[in-house]
Formats: sequence, C-alpha cells, structure tokens
Amino acid sequence: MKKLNIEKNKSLKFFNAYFIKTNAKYFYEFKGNISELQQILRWASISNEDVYILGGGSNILVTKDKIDGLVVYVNNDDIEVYDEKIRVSSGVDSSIFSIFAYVNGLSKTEFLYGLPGKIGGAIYMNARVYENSISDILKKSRVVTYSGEIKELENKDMNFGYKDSIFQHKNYIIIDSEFELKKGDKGDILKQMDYNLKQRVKKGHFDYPSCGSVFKNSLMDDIYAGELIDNLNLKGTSIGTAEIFDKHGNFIINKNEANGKDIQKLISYIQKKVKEMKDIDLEKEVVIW
Ligand SMILES: NC(=O)C1=CN([C@@H]2O[C@H](COP(=O)(O)OP(=O)(O)OC[C@H]3O[C@@H](n4cnc5c(N)ncnc54)[C@H](OP(=O)(O)O)[C@@H]3O)[C@@H](O)[C@H]2O)C=CC1
Ligand SMILES: C=C(O[C@H]1[C@H](O)[C@@H](CO)O[C@H](OP(=O)(O)OP(=O)(O)OC[C@H]2O[C@@H](n3ccc(=O)[nH]c3=O)[C@H](O)[C@@H]2O)[C@@H]1NC(C)=O)C(=O)O
Repeated sequence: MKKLNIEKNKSLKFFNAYFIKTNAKYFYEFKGNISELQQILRWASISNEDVYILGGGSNILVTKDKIDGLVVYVNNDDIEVYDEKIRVSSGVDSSIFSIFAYVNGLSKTEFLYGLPGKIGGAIYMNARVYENSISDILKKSRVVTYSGEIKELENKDMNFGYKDSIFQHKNYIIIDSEFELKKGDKGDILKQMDYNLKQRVKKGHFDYPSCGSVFKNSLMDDIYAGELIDNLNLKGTSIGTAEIFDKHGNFIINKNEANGKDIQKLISYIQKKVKEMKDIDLEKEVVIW
C-alpha cells in the first residue's frame, strides 16, 4: 500500500485565528485528491482516530495542548465560472471567492468580502452578514462522509437555519459547491465590497486575534449577544490575557499569548452572568476543539 500523506505532531498555531499553541497528532492537507482523502478517512476509522475538519481556523477555539486525532486541513482551491454560476472548492477563502465573482461581473457574494475563513467553513456555519446568508446563493455541494462515501446534497437537503446547517450535526466534509449568482454592475459590486470591508475594520474585527462572534444571537427574540453583554457592563472583563473586547461585547480577544483554557473560562463566565442576571442561555457559535 502507498504510504499515507500524513504529517505527525504538526503545530496548529498559525492555523487558528486565536493563534493558540497546539499540536495535531496527525495532520493531512487535502488539496483535491478525493481518493487519497477517502483512503485516509478509512485509515482513521480503522485506527479509531477522531477526525477534525479545519478550514481557515477562524471559528475554532483550541483548548487542548494536543489534538488527539487526525486533522484534515481543507485546502483545495479550484474555482470555475459558467455563465452565472461559480463552482468553488471548500478550501478557497471567502474573500477570494468574492473577488473572483466581481472579476467575472457577478453579484451576490459582496457580503463575503472581508469575512474570515474559507467557503467550507462558511457553509458549515451558514455565514451571515446582516441580511445575507450563504444559504441564499448556494445551489449544491459535494461531500465525503467520514466513512469515505461521496454524496451530492442540494440546498434543501442541508437544513439551513440561522448560523446552522446539517454539517454541524453530521460527519460530512464539504468538498466543493455550486453557487447561483447574478450579473451585476462591476462598479456597484466593488462599492459594496469596499463598504463591507470598511465596516469590519471600523468595528475592530481585525484589531486583535479573535474568532469573531463567540455566541449566536437569538433572532426570534430580538436578542443580540453583543448588546446584551455590553448592557451588563461585562466589556473589558479579562481572565489572563483573554478579554471581552471593549469595541464589541460578543468578541473575546487574545491580547497577548492568551491560552485557550482562559478564553473558555471567560465564555463560561459570560454564560453564567447572563443566566443569573437575565435568565438567558447564550448558545456558543465558536467550535471548541
Ligand atoms: N462574521 C464574522 O465576522 C465571522 C464569521 N465566522 C464564521 O465562521 C466560518 C468559519 O470558517 P473557517 O475559518 O473556514 O472554518 P474553521 O476552520 O474555523 O472551522 C469551523 C468548523 O467548521 C467545520 N468545517 C470547516 N471546513 C469544513 C468543511 N470543508 N467541511 C465540513 N466542515 C467544515 C469544522 O467542523 P468540525 O469541528 O465538526 O470538524 C470546524 O470546526 C466563517 O466562514 C464564518 O461563517 C468566523 C469568524 C468571523
Ligand atoms: C462576527 C460574526 O458575525 C456577525 C456579523 O459579522 C455581523 C454583521 O452582519 O452580524 C452579526 O453580529 P452582531 O449581531 O453582533 O452585529 P452588530 O451589528 O455588531 O451588533 C448587533 C446589535 O448589537 C449592538 N451592540 C453590539 C455590540 C456591543 O458591544 N454593543 C451593542 O449595543 C449593535 O449596536 C447592534 O444594534 C454576526 N454575529 C452573529 C452572532 O450573528 C461572526 O460570525 O463571527
């Protein structure tokens, strides 16, 4: 049998937005070779290794010194346009996808410009920027199950909701996807992309390492986690060098070499305070590793 293309004891410090130090027991970079991915997943299953899927690392919080299993880093980067459709691999950065659409005169991806992370992670999370969600433009995705089976899912099969999708509940790796876009005026598209990026910069999204929103909003009840935390005067609270951002209550920032356990303690502290003071259960958006 051909030797598997796996690295051992790989540092993930520069693969997660918080820059938390940790090592993966096994690490595989998926560049698009599906039969190799299937072989590696079968090996992980036989070897009883847990599987972790890594995109841009912008929405994970690492709390362990060692990730005891196989990390599949999704880094396939094909992207093609057909009329008003784009087929894109999951390893493409959301902003690159948006730029590619713009270059081809296609509108509807402007909201993804400036969004950290990759397309696979954005679909997993049903990325949302104000009124736009990725589920509004996604047609279908090709996935590989952890047992190595290839499937094609239509949008309606993906059970999208606010910051929710089937991928948060099933062991699927999203490989590539087709998006249905619309021709637009390039000047207008660029203007909107520029506006979106400037808004993010203004709100301090890139001031410190962070994973963006830590908690989901509760849209049904009109509850914004950031506003709630702000109104309870919790901004600025810190544990070690992890701190609730003074510019946005739903962000926890790494001020200086924070460790993942301190960030996790701050998350639990916020949940406890919000429960005590408002009787609200805040649901985490960030994925804990
Ligand atoms: N609005 C904002 O400002 C921000 C938004 N975000 C959101 O989070 C998303 C994170 O993207 P990204 O950084 O790439 O993701 P991450 O690498 O942070 O992964 C997050 C989770 O997504 C799952 N995942 C990632 N890629 C795939 C894939 N190809 N197939 C199946 N599951 C996958 C993994 O699940 P598992 O652990 O189960 O293996 C992982 O835990 C962004 O696109 C955005 O939606 C993040 C930061 C800021
Ligand atoms: C940052 C993320 O996504 C973001 C996304 O970038 C933005 C823009 O569309 O909308 C959501 O944030 P958000 O709901 O906190 O948006 P904001 O506009 O910043 O805040 C909502 C409301 O709360 C208020 N607010 C926010 C923070 C704060 O400290 N104080 C405060 O009063 C704002 O003034 C606003 O009235 C997404 N978060 C969630 C959990 O849905 C992420 O996923 O990591």
